[in-house]
Amino acid sequence: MKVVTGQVMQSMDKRAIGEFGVPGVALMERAGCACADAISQRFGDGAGRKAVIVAGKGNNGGDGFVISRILSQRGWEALVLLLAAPQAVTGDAAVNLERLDSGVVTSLPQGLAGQEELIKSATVVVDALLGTGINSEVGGIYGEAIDVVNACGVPVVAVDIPSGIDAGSGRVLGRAVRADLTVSFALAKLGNVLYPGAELGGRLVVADIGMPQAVVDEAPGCEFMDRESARAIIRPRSVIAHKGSNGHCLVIAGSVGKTGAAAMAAQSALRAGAGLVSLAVPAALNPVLESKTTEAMTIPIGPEDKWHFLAGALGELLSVAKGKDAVALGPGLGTAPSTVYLVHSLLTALDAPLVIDADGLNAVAVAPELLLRRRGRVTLLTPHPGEMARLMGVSVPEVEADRIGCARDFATRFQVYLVLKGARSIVAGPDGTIAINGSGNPGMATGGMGDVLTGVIAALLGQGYHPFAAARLGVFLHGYAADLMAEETGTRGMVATDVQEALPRALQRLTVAEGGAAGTSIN
Ligand SMILES: NC(=O)C1=CN([C@@H]2O[C@H](COP(=O)(O)OP(=O)(O)OC[C@H]3O[C@@H](n4cnc5c(N)ncnc54)[C@H](O)[C@@H]3O)[C@@H](O)[C@H]2O)[C@H](O)CC1
Ligand SMILES: [K+]
Repeated sequence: MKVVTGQVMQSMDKRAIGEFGVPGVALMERAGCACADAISQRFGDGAGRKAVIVAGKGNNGGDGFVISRILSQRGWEALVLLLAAPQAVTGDAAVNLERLDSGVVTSLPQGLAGQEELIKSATVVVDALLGTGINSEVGGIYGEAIDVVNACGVPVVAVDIPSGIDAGSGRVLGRAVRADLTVSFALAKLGNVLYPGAELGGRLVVADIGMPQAVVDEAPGCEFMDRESARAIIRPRSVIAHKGSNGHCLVIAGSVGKTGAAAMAAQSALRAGAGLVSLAVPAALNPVLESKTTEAMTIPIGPEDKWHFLAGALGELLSVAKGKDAVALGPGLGTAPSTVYLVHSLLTALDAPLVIDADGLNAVAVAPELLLRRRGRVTLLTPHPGEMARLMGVSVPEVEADRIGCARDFATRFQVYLVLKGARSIVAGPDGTIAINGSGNPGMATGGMGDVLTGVIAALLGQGYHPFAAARLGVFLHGYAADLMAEETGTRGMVATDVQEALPRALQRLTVAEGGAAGTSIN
């Protein structure tokens, strides 16, 4: 699903009206109608139902006027509380205001004070205060109105986006409405899918309002990864596939106390469909990983009494990396200085597509400019906000304040693919293309989840997926496996190996006609 900023949506409106001759009132009519339909579907129609529509003076309010008219036709009492003088309403919104019976509209330029009881008596409150036109922090009568709506205890339906949410980022601009349902128009806005806006919007419906297809297709936006987008990426496997055709991944991982990270990355690569996985570990840890893993082949590296990688392991690792289809570097490596040095050497020397996570990223953060020495070879980083902050030399709140901007900035500056983890993981490509992941749940906020993701992405790279596809499909699959687990067991107590073991089921649910007819292309 494509998502756009509020500004892009506003220019889409202009294009539809100016270039394609779609009247603005027609767009507004369909927008209001889509909201009314969603309300009717949820609450039914007919006498005894009361909608209170809290409307601003812009086109978001205009949609509210249409909703009032349509619900009235369906037997509702549909009252509009307009936070402005009627003369302040202009354009298409004014056309629709004039079409309402005067008894339905109460003009309240001083604010909602005194209307609390009326609002509490409603079946549904419609939030048509502010949409994509919001341009500053919300205060004054709009801020007070938002507080009244949030305190009313009645189901709230937001028109386009909850009032107070920045459509370009999902940020709360001072105060924002908390809705049960949001009906967004033509395309979802970033603010509908990014937190905290996504949570404040409740269930999201995106309604077709007759925006010309060319306008939709040509609008600059980013991909929101849902099941459909994942299915579009995933490729069928050939019935004559063999382990050699499904990619051989090398996982370079582990230090004392962190063998689990190495095991999970390796096992998750297998669960995501890697044909073969070799797991290179410091030699002293080999007996542990020999018994911890079954299908992965372990390779002891360095002196037998060493529990972490030394700088001198470079030659051995380069020779085991030869011919591998993807390399995962980082899970549980530790931060010993000689290991950090080794990561730096590997960065410039490894040819295979490389996924770097965890302590691998901490080593990169010491000298990120080394990434530029990979010169065209594929590099994919999977930082969480703390690692992203270290990579960029900024604070975690700075990363959280602009997750898309940070991911895009680093990916383009260092010519890497990057997954910035967290609720709604951001995927950025070296050309600045962005995707937002829609799967996952709070059960994933537990140790080891990153190791699983690293294994998944390495497996997809090893199977020959384009790095941007591997990153998008990888984050979606990882979150989707966790969602399937959550359906069964809830989110509390979920652990990373649960997600690892749910990966095949997630893949199976996303795969259409797996193992199709003979002759399908080999991955
Ligand atoms: N294709 C579509 O998506 C369609 C969307 N429609 C609806 O139109 C709104 C956008 O309308 P617009 O008039 O541009 O802006 P708003 O109604 O969101 O509000 C603008 C109005 O409010 C003032 N304002 C801005 N910020 C604040 C603030 N912080 N506090 C108080 N007032 C503020 C501003 O000065 C303006 O006067 C979109 O969301 C849809 O709901 C159309 O129906 C057509 C199709
Ligand atoms: K709104």
